This record gives sequence, structure tokens and C-alpha cells, in this order.
Amino acid sequence: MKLNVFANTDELYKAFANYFVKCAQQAIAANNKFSVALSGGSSPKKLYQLLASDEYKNQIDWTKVFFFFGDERYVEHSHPDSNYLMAKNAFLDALNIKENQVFKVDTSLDPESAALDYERCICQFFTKDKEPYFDLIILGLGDDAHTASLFPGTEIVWIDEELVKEVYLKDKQVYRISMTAPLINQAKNVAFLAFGANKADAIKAIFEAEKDISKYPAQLIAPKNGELQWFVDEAAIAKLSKS
Ligand SMILES: O=C1O[C@H](COP(=O)(O)O)[C@@H](O)[C@H](O)[C@H]1O
Repeated sequence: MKLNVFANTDELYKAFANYFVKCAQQAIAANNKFSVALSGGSSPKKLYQLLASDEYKNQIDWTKVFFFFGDERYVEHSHPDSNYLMAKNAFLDALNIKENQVFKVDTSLDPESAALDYERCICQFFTKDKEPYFDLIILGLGDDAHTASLFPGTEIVWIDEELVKEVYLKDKQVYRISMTAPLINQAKNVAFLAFGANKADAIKAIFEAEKDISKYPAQLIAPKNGELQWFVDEAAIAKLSKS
């Protein structure tokens, strides 16, 4: 595991964008395609915008990039909460990404069918591989130590076979569709993007508390053969023990 710490979010986003470019260039050179699962929420928006900026957009052959979603809110694609819509507005449209390069969760189906359908779609994409190996999975972190939509106290944290699953969040009374830990842990590269003082308790628990995946689901993330990186700012790691 590599912990990359930055003094401010501008540096953090630039470093993550450079890392994204490196992963993409390596995957395209090796396999002529780059498969990436995006995270949602508020944190990655500026990263996506940066990747579509003049500084970065010409560093990647975007026709060879295939986009998936680590998790999705169970809402229409035009809904303001949709992770797809956020990515579309932040960079997919600006980069002229074609429809067939973007794999959306079909939220017109019921939640269970949407999860099954997304799993099928992922398996079809990776049809030549023994298992689906994403080149990169980007993850966010909730203040409550959730990642993707692996939320504390939900059944999805115990899944060890299904690759995608629906999860019902009782407090919010909503469904989400999420990649599960077994799928995430098959990726070649997994990277967390987390910043701000509101993430400090979660980060301390993930790194220093006894393993308790029901309380701290992000502790589930440990790629089997891939590399795990954390991109954080100083505020987010402020509560870690100094040693
Ligand atoms: O609900 C979600 O939250 C996490 C973290 O979001 P943030 O707003 O604190 O950046 C995110 O990783 C996940 O994809 C999203 O659906």
C-alpha cells in the first residue's frame, strides 16, 4: 500500500491526474484499452474536470478508455444524484466519449436486476480474461468509512461471490448498486481519493482500528495481485498516530 500525502487539494488532484494518465498509458500500451471504474460523490468532480483540461486531455487516447461506475445511486441517469450524470458533465461530454465506451448501471430495472445486469455487463466486457480485471478502480471515502456503496452495517460487506450487488440504506431509504469487495480487489490498481478534516476519523479507523468490516467497510479493500494507493491531504491524515 502506498500513502501519498499532499499539502493541498490542488496538488492532490494534479498528482491523481498524473497517476490516472500513467495507468491509462500503460494499459493502452499493453492491451490497447484502459478500463476504469469511477467513483461518485463530490470529491472526484475536480479530478475529472482536470483530466478534460488542456493540460491533460491530449495525454490519453480517450477512444481506448472504457468507463464503469464503482457504485451508482438508484435514480434515473438525468437525476442530480446520479454518479453517471456527474461524470458526464465533469468530463465525459467534454472529451467526446462515445456511448459505447460508457457502461452505466441500468436503473430502469428493479435494484436486484440492475445489479445482476451490471455484473453480466462487466463479465461480458472482460470476456477474454478469466476474471474481470479493471486497470484502475477509483474509490472515494465516506465520513463513516464507507467506500463505493459498501456501507457500515449493511449485508453487502459480507458478500464473497457476487461482483455487483444492490444495497438498501435504511437511514436514507434509498437503494444503491455497488461493486463488491471481491470485484474491487481483483483490479490491477485501486486508488482512494480522500481529503479534508471530515475524513480524518474514518482514515484513523481504517488504518489503526482492529479489523471490523461491518463498522469500517473500507478496510475490505486489499487488492489480491494489484496495487493499492491512497491520495490524501494532510487534514485527512491528521489523526493518524505519528509513529
Ligand atoms: O455516496 C458516495 O460517497 C462516497 C464518498 O463521497 P464524497 O462526496 O465524500 O466524495 C463515494 O465514493 C461514492 O462513490 C458515492 O456514491
